[in-house]
Amino acid sequence: MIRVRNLVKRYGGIRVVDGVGFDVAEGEVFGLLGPNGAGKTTTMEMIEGLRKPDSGEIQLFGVDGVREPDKMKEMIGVQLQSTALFDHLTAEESILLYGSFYRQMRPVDELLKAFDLEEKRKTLVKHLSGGQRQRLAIALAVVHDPRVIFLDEPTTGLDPKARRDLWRIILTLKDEGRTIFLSTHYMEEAEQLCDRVAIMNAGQVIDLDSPSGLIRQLASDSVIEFALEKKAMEVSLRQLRGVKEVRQDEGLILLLTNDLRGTLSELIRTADQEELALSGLRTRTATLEDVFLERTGKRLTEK
Ligand SMILES: Nc1ncnc2c1ncn2[C@@H]1O[C@H](COP(=O)(O)OP(=O)(O)OP(=O)(O)O)[C@@H](O)[C@H]1O
Repeated sequence: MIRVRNLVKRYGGIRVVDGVGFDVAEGEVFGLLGPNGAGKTTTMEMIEGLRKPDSGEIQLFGVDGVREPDKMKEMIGVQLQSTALFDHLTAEESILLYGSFYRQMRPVDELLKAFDLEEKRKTLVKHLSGGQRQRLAIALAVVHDPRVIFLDEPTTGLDPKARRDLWRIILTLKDEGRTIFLSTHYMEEAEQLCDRVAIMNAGQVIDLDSPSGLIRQLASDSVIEFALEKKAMEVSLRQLRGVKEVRQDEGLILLLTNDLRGTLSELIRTADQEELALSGLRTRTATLEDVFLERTGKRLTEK
């Protein structure tokens, strides 16, 4: 349904999107995951027909998105940045206004209900909370009942509850059979929502798979984190059973292992023998953050 090949966009001689390609299937939630500046917004906006690529191919439902971007407008829904909403309109007026831009629109009541905004129908946009504004911005994106919806970092800046509410709404849109293309720099968001994730870094897609597939490809599936008062033991950490890699991160030591029990018991035994205290010891299964770290040597998000 969406086919992208060799997409390139340069700004000031720099290829901020550098040969990106992928296919998105009908009905899936497809995510672009990457840090700030990776090129996610530029890639999305080229597919949406809002920016012109320097080269490459884009097809949506067989329409050539590079030559005929206007043809795609009725088929796609694009979430506005919530700052682009009109402060002095109510939620209901905003929906009616955006609906008037299209040949057909979904009933206002249905949209207010679906986006949990019934009680805010008569409330001015400027008095809505961050989560409500964000829900309204997505309601406006689906006002004409599009088959594909583009969401650019839909939950950035929201508190955990508002983020979860929005995830539920996004999954309902998927259940309705829509295709959802989203960008995010939150790995939990990609893990929770996306059927497949393209990891972007410095303008390129460096990996693409389901979240669990990406994690399975890692050499190690678990992480042990702790702090050591003295650094004396570090030299031998690499020799502990199962350890694939030893990393330092902001005063913490990270052991990446494919044998959690084996590594943990040897670690504790060695620390006892060397009379070293392990503080803040915890274990976790690998995440997309670890995938990103393994591929790029960098963190996806700042701590
Ligand atoms: N109109 C523009 N003119 C010049 N440079 C641009 C323009 N738009 C984007 N860039 C640059 O292209 C790079 C990629 O930006 P883009 O917004 O696509 O990244 P992103 O992954 O969406 O990041 P963010 O999460 O911060 O939005 C950045 O270095 C940015 O400064």
